[in-house]
Amino acid sequence: MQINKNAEKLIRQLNNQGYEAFIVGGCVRDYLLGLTPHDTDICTNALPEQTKKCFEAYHTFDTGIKHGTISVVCGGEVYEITTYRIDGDYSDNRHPDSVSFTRNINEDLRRRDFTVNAMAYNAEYGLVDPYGGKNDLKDKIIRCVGNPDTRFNEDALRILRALRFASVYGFSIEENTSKSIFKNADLLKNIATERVTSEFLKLICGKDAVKILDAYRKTIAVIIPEITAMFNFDQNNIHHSYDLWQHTLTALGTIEPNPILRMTMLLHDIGKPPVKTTDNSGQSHFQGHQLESKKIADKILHRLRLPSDFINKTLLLIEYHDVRFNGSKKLMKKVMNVLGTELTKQLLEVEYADISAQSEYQREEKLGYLETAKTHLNEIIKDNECFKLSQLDINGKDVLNLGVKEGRDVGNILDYLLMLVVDANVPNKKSILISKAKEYIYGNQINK
Ligand SMILES: Nc1ccn([C@@H]2O[C@H](COP(=O)(O)OP(=O)(O)OP(=O)(O)O)[C@@H](O)[C@H]2O)c(=O)n1
Repeated sequence: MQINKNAEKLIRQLNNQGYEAFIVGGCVRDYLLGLTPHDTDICTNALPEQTKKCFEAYHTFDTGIKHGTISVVCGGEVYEITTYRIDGDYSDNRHPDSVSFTRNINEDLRRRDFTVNAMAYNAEYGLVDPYGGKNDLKDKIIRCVGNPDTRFNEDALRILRALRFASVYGFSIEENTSKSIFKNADLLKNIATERVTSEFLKLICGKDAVKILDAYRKTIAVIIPEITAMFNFDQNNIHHSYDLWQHTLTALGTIEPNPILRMTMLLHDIGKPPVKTTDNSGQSHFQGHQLESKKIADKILHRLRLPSDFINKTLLLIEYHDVRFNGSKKLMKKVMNVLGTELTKQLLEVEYADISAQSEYQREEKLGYLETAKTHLNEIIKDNECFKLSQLDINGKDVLNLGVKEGRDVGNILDYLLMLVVDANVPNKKSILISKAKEYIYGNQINK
């Protein structure tokens, strides 16, 4: 196995002082999968103070000395070197109450979550794989090391990690591990939100996200109880051939694996159940569900402690996801004015995914309009067509120079001019806009 050069150097340094050391955990899994690991962890039988002594010539810091971890900087990168350890009880389902160090690598591997994460490697010994991780990788299986109930009670985040690995790598979850996930799902309530959210975003961006979200929907509902309302919710109208949950998942699976876009699809229709009405023919209607969905999503996204930029973008996409572009370039400019260029591009992806997950009724027509909308968007960008105030060929100073004194009036005049340019095809030319501004000032008696 061709491993990270710096890690090799650090292992050699420990060996030179008479200690054993391996790369361990996720990086071994990723190497065996032919992926480049994003970090390389090292474990050793050297005690933390001994590790520190080995790296006196390096920059080191005590990351988690109580748990045996020293960080060493090598080749400009930080490597965690952890003494082989056995964890004590986990009374909080999160952290061990105590840890003790061991000289035996197999004991260290035994405390780890899944067989595929419980392997170690160095050039001298080769692969250390006491729990069959390599085989499980080959068979694409996520299986707990030892008793799954024990593993999930030690750290309940492992429940979501199992779902995340299955989703990202396209693996299945071994039967006993799976049963234990269902049994222990409520323990996820004990886990810090940030840890849950970080795993959840990876999960929904995995290649098998749809399969996992569906099979483990009750587990996901422990962290987002609001999704329960979507399960088996009959949409019963001409635009839909799936129930709401299946529609949501199909749309989610259609859109690219970007956390904001996947989250948007997961929540875009979550407000439908509360606003459902039925007409005489038995057809369902969801008047105003976009705003209801936005309201519910707002609560969920804040609860998940997502960054405000993430929340704002997701909520705008949810609010606008049903703007059906109808061939009007003006409508596109109005949407671009509110969402900006990048988010409007993403809105088109959201709409494509949404329409593709609806029934075939008018689908061709809807997708045709979406194509036109895309053409309009590209034209507007390419030709630098005006859709926002900052693009107007006139600014606040120019309006002030016309004798307008109130800031509010300046704002109203600029909004009016933008409306003329976007809605009435008035050319975006300073001389013309000045004369239009003068007409407005006169008509509204602003300088009187
Ligand atoms: N709740 C956890 C978290 C981690 N581990 C162990 O610690 C290793 C390193 O964990 P981490 O860096 O968090 O995740 P990786 O498995 O490396 O996966 P990724 O880097 O893709 O998140 C894991 O492989 C696993 O052996 C564990 O047993 N239980």
